[in-house]
Amino acid sequence: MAQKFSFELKATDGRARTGVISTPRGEIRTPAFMPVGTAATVKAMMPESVRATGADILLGNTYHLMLRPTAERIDRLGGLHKFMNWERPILTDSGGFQVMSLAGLRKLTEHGVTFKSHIDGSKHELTPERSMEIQRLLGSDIVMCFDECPALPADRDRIAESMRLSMRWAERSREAFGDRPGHALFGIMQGGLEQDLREESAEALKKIGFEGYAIGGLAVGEGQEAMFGCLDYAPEFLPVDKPRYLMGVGKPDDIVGAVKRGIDMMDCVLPSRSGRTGQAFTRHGVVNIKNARHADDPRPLDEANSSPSRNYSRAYLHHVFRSNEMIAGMLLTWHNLHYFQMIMQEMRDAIAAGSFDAWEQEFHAMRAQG
Ligand SMILES: CNc1nc2cc3c(cc2[nH]1)N=C(N)NC3
Repeated sequence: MAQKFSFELKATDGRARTGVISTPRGEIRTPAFMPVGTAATVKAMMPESVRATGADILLGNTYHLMLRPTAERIDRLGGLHKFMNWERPILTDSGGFQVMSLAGLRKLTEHGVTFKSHIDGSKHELTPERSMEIQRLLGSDIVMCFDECPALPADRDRIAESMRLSMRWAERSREAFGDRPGHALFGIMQGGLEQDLREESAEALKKIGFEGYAIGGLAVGEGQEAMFGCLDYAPEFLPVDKPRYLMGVGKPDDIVGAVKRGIDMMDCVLPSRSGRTGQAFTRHGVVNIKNARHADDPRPLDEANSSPSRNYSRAYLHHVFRSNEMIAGMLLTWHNLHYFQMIMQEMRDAIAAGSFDAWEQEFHAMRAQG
């Protein structure tokens, strides 16, 4: 196992790249999709099943774990890896986005954010320093800077002011992170859909220096066209030799479009959340398994014989969803996470072979067939 954190680019095809991030807890093949394990579990999944889908790394959340069971308790119990029985890399988000999207009654100052827990209304504070401490107590391998995520809609002045605050917080995050060989701190680029603000943010982050760079402030309802418009320039503002992480993305076609535009890492609740609600992702598009048309369909969801759902008919999946059986969400989550990892593997192979464009055309054609 590597003793330090490093990123090696293996091949590029147009703006798309494939490579390997080496960490003391294992390698991460890029482009990589990270299943979301918000409260120390990828919902409805055993960790060994998450690994079996092909995931090299998963995501945890500072916000949720600081509220329950607290970072101090997880530290006393040996850290997040041991606590949730996942010994491979973990990336933890820093809390900024979750405070904006989940917590009640935020008070924002230069110092940080105070908020009320969405669980029990108790009062809490997050600052760059406290977020770094929590992520250190959790033992995460990739730590995210503490940033301010502006509530939308927001005008350009608000976006600019928020981005500049986040850059000052990035400086404080770097300072508080300290010297932790084998662990990485990622900066988060902000700036909304304003190209000049995105460039200003990237310049500020590069001046501080990080082991990887995230693009934040997207996948917040702007829509795919606007997101791709930003990705038509933003990734190239970042260092070519460091991982680029697009936060919160996305649907399969968002993921393909982001990889095409130079993104190396992504995370999204979609495959697991939609799995629990009966939405199955397949190469021919989405199957809403609760729909009556599946009641007598003997076929599996996907012809891929590697799919964990290959031994179950659509009729069976329809039945267990209609009967509200626990296995329903488990099977569809497992299926969806495997499907997402399958397209990541196919893209890594296509980029390495210089055939990404052909693969992308096939990807869209199969979905058009339905
Ligand atoms: C689901 N969309 C989404 N956009 C995000 C954007 C950010 C994030 C998480 C996100 N999730 N975490 C941050 N710390 N900052 C930016």
